Amino acid sequence: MSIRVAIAGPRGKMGAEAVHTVMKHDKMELVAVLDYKEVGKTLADLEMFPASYTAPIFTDMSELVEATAPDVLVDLTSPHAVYKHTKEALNLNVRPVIGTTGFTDEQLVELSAIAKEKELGCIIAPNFAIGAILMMKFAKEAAKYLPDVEIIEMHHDQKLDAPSGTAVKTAQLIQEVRAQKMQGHPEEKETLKGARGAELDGMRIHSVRLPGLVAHQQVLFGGDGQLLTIRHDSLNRNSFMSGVAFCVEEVMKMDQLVYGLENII
Ligand SMILES: NC(=O)c1ccc[n+]([C@@H]2O[C@H](COP(=O)([O-])OP(=O)(O)OC[C@H]3O[C@@H](n4cnc5c(N)ncnc54)[C@H](O)[C@@H]3O)[C@@H](O)[C@H]2O)c1
Ligand SMILES: O=C(O)C1=N[C@H](C(=O)O)CCC1
Repeated sequence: MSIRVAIAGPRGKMGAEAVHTVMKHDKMELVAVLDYKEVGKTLADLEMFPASYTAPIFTDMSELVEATAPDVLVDLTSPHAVYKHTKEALNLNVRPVIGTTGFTDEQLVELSAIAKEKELGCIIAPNFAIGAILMMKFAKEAAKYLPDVEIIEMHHDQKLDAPSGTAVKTAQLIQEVRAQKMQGHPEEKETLKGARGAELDGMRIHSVRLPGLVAHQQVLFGGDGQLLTIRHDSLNRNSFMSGVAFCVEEVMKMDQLVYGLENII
């Protein structure tokens, strides 16, 4: 039987790729999409999709679920909308697969509690690209031996949140294995505010935003007379799509929230 999938943010860069991915997948059916406009139309009414894409557009999650009964909601929208969408989906017994970044720690705790109570799978994946997951895993391993680390993440200039979800997740994974330490000179002083980047548990995160970039990250480790750089580049958004399809299938087998694909690959 097909997995019934709804996608939030179908007109966006990631959402449109996800629409094509689900439409091409032989074990999935795109039953509806969630947007903030174009209610009453179908994807085929939008110029960007072919006539065979007949999924209806909704602007209200309850109406979408009542009319089309999706198993999974894939959210690729905005940091402003994603928490509400995830909570609504869980409360309506729909399993969320969330690629949108920008959750607070408190929101993750609350959503995790709802998923646990409802015994529903929920995947929140700051990065769907397998290479990025490996970069994070390798960085966590390297930090055991080289605890002085700085993260440089580089993204396209339309990105709303900084630092990236991937950079935050990388720092959190390193935090699990590294004793807390402040880096740099103890008397270091910024003569221009922000020069040393953001700080997470003593690690510095630098965010670059430029047209031409997609999603890139370097994790730099400094040691005595040596420097290790672990780098990942997503060169297009197709790099994320096998991860999206994997999550849609995996979330159907789960009964709790998982934050980060490194926990399930
Ligand atoms: N997890 C990953 O691997 C991964 C990869 C790329 C991007 N992302 C994240 O995915 C999100 C989307 O990225 P993008 O580059 O596609 O952005 P985008 O701006 O191109 O697309 C976002 C879409 O969401 C829609 N939207 C905004 N608010 C909405 C709402 N309330 N209801 C319904 N739709 C709404 C917008 O109209 C837009 O079409 C971002 O948070 C980004 O960080 C995650
Ligand atoms: O394009 C974006 O925006 C991306 N966001 C994710 C993040 O914040 O880590 C993943 C990579 C692309």
